[in-house]
Amino acid sequence: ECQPKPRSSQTAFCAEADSSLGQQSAPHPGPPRARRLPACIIIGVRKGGTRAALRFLALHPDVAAAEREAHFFDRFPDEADGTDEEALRPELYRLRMPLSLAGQLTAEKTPAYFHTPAALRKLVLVVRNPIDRLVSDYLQVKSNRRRRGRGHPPLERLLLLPANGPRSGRNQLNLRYRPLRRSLYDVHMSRFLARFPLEMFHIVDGDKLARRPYPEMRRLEAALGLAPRLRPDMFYYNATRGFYCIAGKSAGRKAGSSVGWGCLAESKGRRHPPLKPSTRRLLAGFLRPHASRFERLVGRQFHWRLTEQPPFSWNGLSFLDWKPDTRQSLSLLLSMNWIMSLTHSDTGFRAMLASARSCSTIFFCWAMDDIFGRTVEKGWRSWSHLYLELVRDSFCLASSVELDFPSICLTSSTVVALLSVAMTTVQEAAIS
Ligand SMILES: Nc1ncnc2c1ncn2[C@@H]1O[C@H](COP(=O)(O)OS(=O)(=O)O)[C@@H](OP(=O)(O)O)[C@H]1O
Repeated sequence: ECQPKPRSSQTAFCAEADSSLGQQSAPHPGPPRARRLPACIIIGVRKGGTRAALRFLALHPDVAAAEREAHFFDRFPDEADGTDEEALRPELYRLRMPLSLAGQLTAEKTPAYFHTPAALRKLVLVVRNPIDRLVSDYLQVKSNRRRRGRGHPPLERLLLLPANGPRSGRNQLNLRYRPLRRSLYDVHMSRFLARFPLEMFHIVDGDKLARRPYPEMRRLEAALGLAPRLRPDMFYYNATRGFYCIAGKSAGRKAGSSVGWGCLAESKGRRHPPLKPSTRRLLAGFLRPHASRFERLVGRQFHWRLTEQPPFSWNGLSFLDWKPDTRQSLSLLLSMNWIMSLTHSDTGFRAMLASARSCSTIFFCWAMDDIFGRTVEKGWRSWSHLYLELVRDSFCLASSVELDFPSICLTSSTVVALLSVAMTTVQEAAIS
């Protein structure tokens, strides 16, 4: 996301996205446009789905959305060294906003606001499962560091500290770890509620936004008092990415919009590494009271599953494209919690299907002949019968699944990939 420039180049802030910083609109044939202060600000949470919420909101013809994060309320006080600070501040903020027509609602998103003391007017907060958010935050920091050529320790090394000395063999959470602190929604929310009435907030359920954006976006549209102009056909599910994206021409793209269609950048929707069950339990135990308190504060329940490793997470679907790196694929599969049982019996598959049934989110359709052909070709003849059995079972289960989400079709090559990894695991286990 947009990084502010150092002090000396303040006025060139985010200039790549906005090279025409000026008082009034650049000459153009349409009605006059100008930069306006935002009437809607998405304040967080970091990694909650704020970019998706803003991009989808920008589909509305009466919305002009800032492409880059303004970071006005969290970073500006440090940057300000002008003499007439009061006059300067709103003006600088305005200049970071996109050109808009009279009557259009200007919106921006800077998730850092939620975690930073700030004074704002219209507050939209996107929250998601706090454990998923934490992992996502870790991955973001890791990627930022990698871009700068720096390494980053594994998450658990940052998140855990030895309890009662290094030899105890037990761990406790590192409460100073910032991605963990940012998941304490109740702590941050209380600070906001001390200054703003709850009615000033609109809370978007980021997990629902990721799974089915339209209903969440309709609610946001209504909460902002906008005419109902967002439509379901503006969004389509991209199975490779595992997320909804913005439909192209069919959605009737907004005239003159700088908002692109298609999917969000690759940095959104990263694969999450699995957490050790003990770490997850520790986190869940710590975060549950905070999550409940947050729910009480805002008077709404989010049903976050904190203890369970998602059995087959929505995000998980994006990694089902086969990657030749077996080790990486294996660790991802382990996060699905079923492959271990697959190593000694067929119950893993059944368990996976059962959990898919209870989630009602996934539908499997597999090409059995292809599995058979490839497994034989790879010389694992002895296993192929077992897998054919399993797949036949899966078909029976899958056909009875009631769906209220779009169905996902795993391609046969994906399934072969999953099975190949499973077989490698079995063989390695047998050798050792
Ligand atoms: N449609 C769509 N496409 C891609 N990603 C989506 C979408 N809807 C929600 N999300 C989730 O958004 C998470 C990133 O959140 P933010 O945009 O708030 O991140 S940031 O704080 O601005 O960096 C991102 O987190 P990760 O999955 O951990 O990468 C996604 O889970």
